[in-house]
Amino acid sequence: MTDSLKCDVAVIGAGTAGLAAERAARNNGATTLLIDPHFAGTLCATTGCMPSKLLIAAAEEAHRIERADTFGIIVGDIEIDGPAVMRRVRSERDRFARLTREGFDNIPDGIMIESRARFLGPNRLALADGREIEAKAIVIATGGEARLPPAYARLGSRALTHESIFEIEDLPRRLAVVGSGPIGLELAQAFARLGVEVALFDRADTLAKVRCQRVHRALLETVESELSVHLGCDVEPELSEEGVTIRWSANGGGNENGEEHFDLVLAAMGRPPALEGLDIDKAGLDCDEHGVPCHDRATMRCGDSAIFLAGDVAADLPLLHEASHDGAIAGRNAARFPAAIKTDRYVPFAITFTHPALATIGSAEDDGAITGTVDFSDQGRARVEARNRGVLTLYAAAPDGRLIGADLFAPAGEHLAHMLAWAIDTGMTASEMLERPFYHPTVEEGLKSALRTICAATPIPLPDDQDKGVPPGS
Ligand SMILES: Cc1cc2nc3c(=O)[nH]c(=O)nc-3n(C[C@H](O)[C@H](O)[C@H](O)COP(=O)(O)OP(=O)(O)OC[C@H]3O[C@@H](n4cnc5c(N)ncnc54)[C@H](O)[C@@H]3O)c2cc1C
Ligand SMILES: NC(=O)c1ccc[n+]([C@@H]2O[C@H](COP(=O)([O-])OP(=O)(O)OC[C@H]3O[C@@H](n4cnc5c(N)ncnc54)[C@H](O)[C@@H]3O)[C@@H](O)[C@H]2O)c1
Repeated sequence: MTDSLKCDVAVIGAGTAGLAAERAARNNGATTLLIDPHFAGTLCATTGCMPSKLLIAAAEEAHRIERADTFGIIVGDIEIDGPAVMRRVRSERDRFARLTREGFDNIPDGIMIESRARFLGPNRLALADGREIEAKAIVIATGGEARLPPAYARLGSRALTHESIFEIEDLPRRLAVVGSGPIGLELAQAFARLGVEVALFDRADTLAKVRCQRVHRALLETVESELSVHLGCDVEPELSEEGVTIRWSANGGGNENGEEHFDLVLAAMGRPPALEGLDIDKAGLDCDEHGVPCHDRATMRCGDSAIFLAGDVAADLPLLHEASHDGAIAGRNAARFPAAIKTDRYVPFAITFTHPALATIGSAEDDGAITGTVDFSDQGRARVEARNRGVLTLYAAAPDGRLIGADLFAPAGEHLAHMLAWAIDTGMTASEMLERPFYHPTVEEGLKSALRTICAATPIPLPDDQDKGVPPGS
């Protein structure tokens, strides 16, 4: 007879979203089961956010030293010890992964089930070990999986994804990066700054789907100064004696064709939701054209079922803070099923950790917004620090200049992006933001000119007790 387990809420996947969902369900009084085949630590700690930021940190250090002569500091030739760089990435990464695993100790006994789950019905799961689970509600939090098309899979160990790139023992001499989304862009720039010859390819005409053309131009200019970029092209990889040959051909308006040899290829072509093997058809859910169950982001509930989504599997905003918010919402609503509570979601907000940082916040120009732009090439503090490159575009709604979004590729970009996301979240207008103090000399002062442009386009006067002058270098 099949061994059958019962619980109020079963959570499939113990990543950031699944852990948050299980915790929220338990804190809301539900009996829970949390299923994962590995319990190895979250994607964020093992092959995602943290190892990528560790590699970027090494690259930044090298870059800082390399441009020290701008300030009259002569360092001489620098040597990059590739194996040492990768060893630090892995040892710090392993520490983050270990800390995540230690967090599993806080989960009461009997909740964690080391297995893979698939649906037998809307309330029933089969485990790979032969057992079955009957649950009043189920949260799917299975994450995403790096896309590796067959032509790349045929390259064997020459083709890497974010799951394998941090395992390389030494830096390659020549690296092709296919896909210029956040993964491709961050890692292409980092490897280039570590002395690797990098070429970045994308079939799209735009890097990282940047919405604002001014911001895109600034980004492209910086990236092209550090590595070769081939946009709007179809790429064909093939194993060769020395490594991999990449042939590319223009797929639209461009006229670029070419062929080059590389040691390794990083496939950064997206991370579709991990739904394979879940037998989702047995859950009785309506799915969109990509096979993702249709769901309400305010509740994370799929239709009127007792099934909820959380994290990258939902394919909404595959970001860490959203995965954890999804999990908290889905877990609570699963525990209180059928009384789903609607939650207001954060303003959409993504930062790509290039240098300077690239960020997208809220709505854009296309939505008929008033815009204000800052060019950082002559901005005081940025110039003091010789990091005076980049552009920021602010979007505001008529008639009152309420801030609705921003695109930026700018110094201190991750901090400006937070400040703007919070201002947008609280419904501030450009005029209200200008009433706040701006310390001098800071990169934040750069925002003032964009805010003033927006104020000038609205019937709301600029705050009249504020000086309209411009301090030196602001
Ligand atoms: C290289 C990289 C860099 C990133 N950098 C950033 C960043 O700087 N900032 C940011 O905000 N976001 C970043 N992200 C995105 C962020 O890491 C993810 O949005 C987040 O980690 C997703 O969490 P999750 O819980 O949805 O998925 P995961 O952590 O992947 O968890 C999914 C879990 O489901 C389990 N699972 C799968 N199938 C089954 C099954 N059938 N049965 C049981 N268990 C199953 C898996 O084993 C896994 O443990 C990055 C991602 C990558 C790849
Ligand atoms: N800093 C961060 O927050 C951060 C960092 C890394 C990853 N992430 C998350 O991870 C997710 C996945 O990142 P990603 O960069 O892999 O995905 P992505 O979907 O954002 O970008 C994939 C890119 O690959 C291109 N592409 C796809 N197929 C191609 C092909 N056959 N040939 C050439 N180009 C092709 C696409 O045009 C696109 O530009 C992101 O959506 C992001 O949310 C976030």
